[in-house]
Amino acid sequence: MADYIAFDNERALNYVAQLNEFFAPNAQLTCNEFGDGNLNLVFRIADESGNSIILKQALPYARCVGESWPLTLDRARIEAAVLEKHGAVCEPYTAKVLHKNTELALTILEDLGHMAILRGELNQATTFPNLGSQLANYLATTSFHYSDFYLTPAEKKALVIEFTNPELCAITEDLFFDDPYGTSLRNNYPATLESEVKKLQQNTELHIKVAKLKQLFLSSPQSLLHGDVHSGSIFVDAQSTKVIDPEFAFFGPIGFDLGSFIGNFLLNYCAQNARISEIPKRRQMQTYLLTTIQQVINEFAATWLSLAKAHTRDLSLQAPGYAEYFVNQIIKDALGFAGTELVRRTIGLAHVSDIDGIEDDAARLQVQQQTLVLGEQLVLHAETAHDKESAFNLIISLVQ
Ligand SMILES: Nc1ncnc2c1ncn2[C@@H]1O[C@H](COP(=O)(O)OP(=O)(O)O)[C@@H](O)[C@H]1O
Ligand SMILES: CSC[C@H]1O[C@H](OP(=O)(O)O)[C@H](O)[C@@H]1O
Repeated sequence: MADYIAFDNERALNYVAQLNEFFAPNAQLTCNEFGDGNLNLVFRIADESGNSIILKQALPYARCVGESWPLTLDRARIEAAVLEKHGAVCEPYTAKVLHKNTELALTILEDLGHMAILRGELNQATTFPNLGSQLANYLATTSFHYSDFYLTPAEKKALVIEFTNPELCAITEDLFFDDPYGTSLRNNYPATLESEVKKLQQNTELHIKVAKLKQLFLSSPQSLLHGDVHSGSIFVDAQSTKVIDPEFAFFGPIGFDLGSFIGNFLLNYCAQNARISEIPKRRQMQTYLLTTIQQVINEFAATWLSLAKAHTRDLSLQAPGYAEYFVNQIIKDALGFAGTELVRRTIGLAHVSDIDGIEDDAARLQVQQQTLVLGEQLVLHAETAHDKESAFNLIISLVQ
């Protein structure tokens, strides 16, 4: 990328000003870089009356590690294009792209600063009654419209090429399926967790189940996934939900997105054991988390089936009962992927503040022990879940 340069506040501001598109010509603009994610720069550019936009720019390396971890700038192209593709079929719940520049690896987005990132809100035990339904709608609508049920084979194959994302997929392949089950230097957990980690790493049955999940991830281009649906990729407020940050997008197994979401809700469920000391309050929060998981599974299935009934274009896939079979497989896959999310967020490179934000070492360790076992058990038993009811029952039996 000959014309690429990483922005600072001044460059980001000047870039936006010269576009002459978002602010009045004489506006007094300010710019502040405030990204807190693992990979990119995020600037807010605002005028004196509070109008603002977000400029997100990829760095040629992973921000959280530094220049020693080079990373393709192409992720910015993929992120912006996926937001547009997902927005085209699910506009209300997808962050809006206002401008993109592939050479500079940047995207300008609507500023969602009036909303809040879900992870921080869950950590404060704030609940969102519309979230389950809206996220289920996002997951079902986007995954249906970019699947073989809806696209022609030629359209699908062209999109698979457009959204081939080898470098970012390799990160997921390493962090989800390899590192935690071996002795990667990237793994990160306290010495006090060593005996539990050793046990997990020596479980040969678990290795086979993880291998099956990795194979699914590698070789199942079912639909255009978001690729990283964790609670840091979702903005919420009392009314609405907006999904951001699909730079890990690719054509993969639909259960991966659903499973990432379930895994993050279960991480928060376990963390609440240390976060909320008052038992009735804790139960209330944990009930909300479980009810939302159940709602997402149920409404995902219902929306997918109704879309399949009304809009399946492929003749063979219209066979009575096939969509039901397909959705049950997605849910089964999702439970396995949820398990890998729990394990990798506990002992792998990238942690979550739900757990790391617990100040007391002993309380944090107890949560880590729980998330590790819960993740392991989900991976081991996911295949026993043959429909949405048995999937939810499995989750309940493992958290109690
Ligand atoms: N459209 C947006 N509106 C407001 N804030 C945003 C927006 N997109 C990102 N952010 C802020 O920037 C942070 C990092 O963004 P994210 O897309 O997750 O970056 P990364 O790709 O580095 O993980 C988010 O946690 C959020 O605080
Ligand atoms: C070195 S990337 C680690 C981790 O970070 C990503 O999340 P985000 O960019 O949203 O913070 C993704 O989950 C990766 O697995």
